[in-house]
Amino acid sequence: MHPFGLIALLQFLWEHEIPSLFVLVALGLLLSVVFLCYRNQTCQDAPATLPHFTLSHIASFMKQRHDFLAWGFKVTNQRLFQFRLLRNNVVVVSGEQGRKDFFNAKGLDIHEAFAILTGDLPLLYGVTTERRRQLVAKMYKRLSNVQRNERLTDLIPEVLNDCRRHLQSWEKAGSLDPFEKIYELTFQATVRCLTCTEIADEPKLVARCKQLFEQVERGITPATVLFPWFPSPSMVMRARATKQLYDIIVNTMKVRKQSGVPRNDTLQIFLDSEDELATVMGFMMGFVTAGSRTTGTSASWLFIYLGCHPKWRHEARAEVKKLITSHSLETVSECNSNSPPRDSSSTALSSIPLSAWENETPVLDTLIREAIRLSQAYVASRRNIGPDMYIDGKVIPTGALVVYPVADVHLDPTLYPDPWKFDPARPQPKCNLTYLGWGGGRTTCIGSRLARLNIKLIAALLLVDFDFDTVDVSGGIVDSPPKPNWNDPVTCRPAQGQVFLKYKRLDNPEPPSS
Ligand code: HEM
Repeated sequence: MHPFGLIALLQFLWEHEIPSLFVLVALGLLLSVVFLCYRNQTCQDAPATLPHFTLSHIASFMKQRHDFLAWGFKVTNQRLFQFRLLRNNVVVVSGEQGRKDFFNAKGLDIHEAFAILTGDLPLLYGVTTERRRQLVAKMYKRLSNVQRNERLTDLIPEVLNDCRRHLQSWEKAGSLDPFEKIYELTFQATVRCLTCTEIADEPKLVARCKQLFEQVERGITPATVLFPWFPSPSMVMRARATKQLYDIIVNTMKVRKQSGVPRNDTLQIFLDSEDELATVMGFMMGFVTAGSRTTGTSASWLFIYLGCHPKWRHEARAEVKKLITSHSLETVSECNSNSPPRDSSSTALSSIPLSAWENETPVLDTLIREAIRLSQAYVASRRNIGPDMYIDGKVIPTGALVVYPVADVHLDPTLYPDPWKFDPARPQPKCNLTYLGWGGGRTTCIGSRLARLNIKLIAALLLVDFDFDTVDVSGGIVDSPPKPNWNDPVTCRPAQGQVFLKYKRLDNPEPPSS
């Protein structure tokens, strides 16, 4: 009790005649928090508990997650430790055995953990959990439809054309914030691939959706996670933005159905399959949020690193030019008269087949892999849906949240010497589960094919049409990239204003070298 100064508080309330009902409610809440916070595991096999529990553990987990988890391992000097996130017990895992157990465990559920950590309303077991499982299964099936060869082949020219349109709005030369402008490109690409033509074709509507998605994202705060039932201002903002996105999507569906004209897009896949609205909404809201951010962050960092490393920039550009030379010339001549002008790089890139984008870009693949290792500060999260289980010899009770910070491998100097260095040529560790950029074990990214393709298309267009350097706020060339901030798990963005891309449009792009 001491840390809360309960006696002093009571005295203050008494002296100031604060209404007694209010006092009772407040005390009730306070005591429940204290009870939940001090209810520790006493079993011998339980993971170590963080010392000196204070509410600041919760605040640090929510706001400074990377530093907090590193601190937890240090003070407990254990590979696993636990703490309380109010009503949830959280077990934090590290080390080789823990990693294997975590990623291969059957009873650990990603969706339930995700729901808790994004502040969804608590689940009613057997009712909402089962319904969620069915919805998720349907959404995943549709995502695999979107990533079929034929659909991805159709998407290549569409995404390139969207990017070209965006890039035309850039000045001939200037300086830009990659976390805004590169993210804009990936957002447009994600909307094109995962929603519908009516939205993707309308730049103003895309910009509006981007704003609303950002509000939904900002609406996930410590308050919404800790008190999902409480209508905090951020919760209200999130609900309002979600409703507006819902209206946009529902309206588009209505107009499409009324027109009776089918389109070649993701919405049509849902309409043709007569999927229920909840599946369409879950898919579009969930995957656009998750897909655009992860793709945007990876692409933004890829460009920061390319801007700092002329050698890699030149190698990547040479690879793209080689692709154009090998694949595009014969097909460009077959284009019909509706195609964009022949000299446009997006036209040349459009005629490169999907298989070449996927199998003939070893340099881009390596660059993306290394950029993701350094810029995806994710903490894999699961909930033990039962029964009790063991990870690295420690018991994980049913209902516990279990988290594994990927920093444990991606920043481990024994696996990746000089781990903060961007070094695409570094030898890759051979052991299983030592690269988790796309997940591992039972949970791997099911949008990775789309994400990789979009990053490559955007990178190719920028490499062919622009030259760029990474600069600081005063325009000085930065040759050693800033350190990603792993406490910002969404973008890893360094301190505001620290990094920009200075770019110049190549008016006469060199003809591809033969
Ligand atoms: C560069 C972009 C991306 C990166 C780096 C990335 C990374 C990851 C990682 C590391 C996981 C595993 C998470 C865990 O173990 O807790 C994951 C899972 C997932 N990703 Fe991605 N992702 C990307 C893009 C996308 C896109 C574009 C989509 C959807 C269109 C998507 C959909 C998913 C889904 C649905 C899962 C969960 C899979 C499951 O339940 O088994 N991701 N992703």
